[in-house]
Amino acid sequence: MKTFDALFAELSEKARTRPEGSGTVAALDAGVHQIGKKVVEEAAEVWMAAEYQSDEETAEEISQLLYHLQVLMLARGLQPEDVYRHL
Ligand SMILES: N=c1c2ncn([C@@H]3O[C@H](COP(=O)(O)OP(=O)(O)OP(=O)(O)O)[C@@H](O)[C@H]3O)c2ncn1[C@@H]1O[C@H](COP(=O)(O)O)[C@@H](O)[C@H]1O
Repeated sequence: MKTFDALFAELSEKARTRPEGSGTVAALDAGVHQIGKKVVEEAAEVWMAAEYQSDEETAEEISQLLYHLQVLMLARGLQPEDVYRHL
């Protein structure tokens, strides 16, 4: 099972090596504005799932929000520790 830190390490490697077909690379190339819109969209989907859908669907939407937040972190050059220190 993948953890937050394991996904972040994987995405960091994708950003570094820029493999063909990577959605992460495409998102990073699209920039902070587009990534931010995706974060907002996924956050709304989390909200809707939590109100009207199953636990499984809600968990899946949360995973997608975490993914897009990590892409935003990469776009801004932030490490997990930069976030953790505020928790
Ligand atoms: N965990 C994720 C992940 N979660 C969400 N997403 C993206 O978020 C989208 C989900 O959003 P929606 O449900 O709104 O689907 P959608 O509206 O059809 O999406 P779009 O049309 O906006 O792309 C997916 O299509 C993916 O593009 C993810 N993309 C990648 N990962 C993981 O990230 C890693 C690297 O992925 P690549 O960079 O693509 O190789 C891999 O381990 C992947 O499993």
